[in-house]
Amino acid sequence: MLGASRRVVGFIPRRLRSVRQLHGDGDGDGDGEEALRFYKSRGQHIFINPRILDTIFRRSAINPTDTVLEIGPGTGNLTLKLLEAAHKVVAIEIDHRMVQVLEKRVLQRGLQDKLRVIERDAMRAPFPRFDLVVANIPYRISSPLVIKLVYGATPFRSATLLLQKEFARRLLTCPGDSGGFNRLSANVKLVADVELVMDVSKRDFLPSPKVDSSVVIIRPKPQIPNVDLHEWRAFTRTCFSSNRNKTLGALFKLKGKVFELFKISNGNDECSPHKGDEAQDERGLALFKEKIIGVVTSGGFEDKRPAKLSLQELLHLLSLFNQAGIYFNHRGRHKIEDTFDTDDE
Ligand SMILES: C[S@@+](CC[C@H](N)C(=O)[O-])C[C@H]1O[C@@H](n2cnc3c(N)ncnc32)[C@H](O)[C@@H]1O
Repeated sequence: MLGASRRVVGFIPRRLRSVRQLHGDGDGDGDGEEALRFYKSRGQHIFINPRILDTIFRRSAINPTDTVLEIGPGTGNLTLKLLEAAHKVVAIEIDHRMVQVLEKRVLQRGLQDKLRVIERDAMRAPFPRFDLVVANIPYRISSPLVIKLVYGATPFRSATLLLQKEFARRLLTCPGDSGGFNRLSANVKLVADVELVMDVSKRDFLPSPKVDSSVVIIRPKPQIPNVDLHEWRAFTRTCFSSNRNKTLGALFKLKGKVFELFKISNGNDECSPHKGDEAQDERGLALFKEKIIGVVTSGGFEDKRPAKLSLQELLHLLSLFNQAGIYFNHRGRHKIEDTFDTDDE
């Protein structure tokens, strides 16, 4: 529902005295101009460079039949452009004040029938069906959001995203690159291709963030390797944990890892080597550790580090583990795809 515009008072950045000034399009209140307080904690940096907005819009290649998903529309600078080209825009915005400004601007242009606003945390809201994502997202949720998109249930054509530059580099990096190939890089690369469109200066936002940004386009791959994706994500979590600089030989000898895989592979969360017959459990654990080391060495992975392995090598190692009856995901429980708000990807 479209709410009436309300004066919002608070801190006004020195360079930004009103929503009218922010948009430069006379969308202020008329009698009184609104002043919005922008919260860093919510990543509220409004994008103000029309030339780059045009590039984002053009490179998104929106068809008139498309439903576009926008995460964090803010005051609507990008939304207004999307609405003109798309069949429908679904905008997910957490901040009620932003929703009010957005809806008012959309109403002024008579585009309200094309807009659906979901006033929620994008990480908690189920996504509706969509064809494309185009968004300047809050950087704090970049990682879980990208994973929620590329591992989510909705097939889509592409996601054009404005991201923190360092984060964008991780999506573009290859194993062994200085860009820091990590779990996120591996997980995204498995299922999507990522293209760098352009770098964007921090001066193109109000208020300016501390970091520069980049625009990337993420395109889900038409074909992905034949692997259980829950198992894959659990496997990469183990490989790229805080011990990711260890060799795989050293990593898979860690007592905590062996015990965790022992429990998962035996399909029992509760099982502990210290319950029941202790001696038998300890023997079982020791044998299991030998099995793990056997897999790592037989594949020639002992001296390799996860961040240097290609996707094919990682997939090969996972298949060797699984063939040996060693699993990384609790099958049937704690399905990893249900938890997109992890901070380790
Ligand atoms: C970087 S601003 C982008 C604003 C606008 N799209 C633009 O380009 O000017 C991010 C927006 O995301 C909203 N936001 C922050 N966290 C969010 C979340 N978890 N879910 C949905 N929206 C969120 C903020 O309130 C803010 O409006």
